[in-house]
Amino acid sequence: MRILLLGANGQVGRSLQRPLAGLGEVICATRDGRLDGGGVALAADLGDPAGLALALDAAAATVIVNAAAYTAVDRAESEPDRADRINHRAVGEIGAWAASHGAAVVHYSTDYVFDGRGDRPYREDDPVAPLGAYGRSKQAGEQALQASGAEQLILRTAWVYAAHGHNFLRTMLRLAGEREELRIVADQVGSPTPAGLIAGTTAALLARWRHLPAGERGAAQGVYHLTAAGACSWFDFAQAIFERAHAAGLLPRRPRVVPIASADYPTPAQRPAWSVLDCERLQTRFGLHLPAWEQGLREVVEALAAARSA
Ligand SMILES: NC(=O)C1=CN([C@@H]2O[C@H](COP(=O)(O)OP(=O)(O)OC[C@H]3O[C@@H](n4cnc5c(N)ncnc54)[C@H](OP(=O)(O)O)[C@@H]3O)[C@@H](O)[C@H]2O)C=CC1
Ligand SMILES: Cc1cn([C@H]2C[C@H](O)[C@@H](COP(=O)(O)OP(=O)(O)O[C@H]3O[C@@H](C)C(=O)[C@@H](O)[C@H]3O)O2)c(=O)[nH]c1=O
Ligand SMILES: [Mg+2]
Repeated sequence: MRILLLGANGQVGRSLQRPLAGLGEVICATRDGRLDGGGVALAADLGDPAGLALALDAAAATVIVNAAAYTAVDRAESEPDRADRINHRAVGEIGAWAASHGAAVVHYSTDYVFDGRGDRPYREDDPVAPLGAYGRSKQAGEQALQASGAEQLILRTAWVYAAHGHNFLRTMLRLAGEREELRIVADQVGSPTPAGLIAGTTAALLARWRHLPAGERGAAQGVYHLTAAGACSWFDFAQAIFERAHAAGLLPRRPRVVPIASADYPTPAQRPAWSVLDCERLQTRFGLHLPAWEQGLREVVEALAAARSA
């Protein structure tokens, strides 16, 4: 396979570089052609239709993995057109290119396509009803890719974090050094998912999917939920982060963590209250295992501690 990895500097993109390399030749692309940590990549700005088209032609990939996205949930409320351009229109263009060149697309979406008012984990075909501009743009991206006619896998994940990049875990560790007390919402529940788990699972899935006979491959395409198992609130997650990080020697002292209601932490975007995803389909169809979120947290904190002492 000749794989184009869009968004190679993001949390998921960076984590994908190594596992995808085990499947074929990987062409990394970033917005400006620079790879974090050094090195050059193909320049592919999803905000620029002409530039994106040139990059797709230049890479001539058989599989496109799109890990690029506009992920600033609150900022999307004040620039919905930009979020839509990157999370929706560009995805449609990637799909159209793939459809006309016989390539497949692996794309990521989010738990924020749901309104969070369900009473059981969301299944892939449950109705979507995003609460904000980010979720709407991601939902539109899913639809555009499905309508493009390209072979596709759409992996909906949630609450992504890693030892690198912008995420809740890194925000919490930073704030722990600055404040005695943190107030964290306890009425939003989801499944914190390490970027490394998403990346490893994506590579395993892609390998198995591509080996299916064409007819079965077509039948197996579509939307899959992919998160760590179990669920917690952001408050629970913060507490677990501080406990683990303290035990690993990353934090001299733990801040006090106070559970609050979303109403007491006003943000531009409304977030789903309960966005747990049912990941059975992915696991049974492809024989993949998704471990508990607590295990993922242990591994990411260990990686941070190892990097600190290196
Ligand atoms: N983060 C999360 O909690 C969740 C993420 N997801 C989805 O998972 C996928 C991966 O997300 P994640 O890795 O966490 O996101 P990140 O925000 O860590 O990475 C996104 C990457 O996309 C790049 N990007 C943004 N705009 C453009 C553009 N115009 N052209 C090219 N590249 C661009 C960013 O580059 P730059 O740094 O230059 O802006 C960044 O490297 C996305 O589809 C996201 O919607 C789903 C659920 C939860
Ligand atoms: C910093 C901070 C945040 N919070 C709250 C705000 C929010 O409800 C919650 C998490 O904050 P974040 O900004 O990390 O959350 P957010 O950026 O909304 O995270 C989402 O990102 C997108 C890309 C997704 O697709 C989702 O799955 C989800 O991961 O914690 C507090 O309650 N106290 C605090 O001190
Ligand atoms: Mg955020």
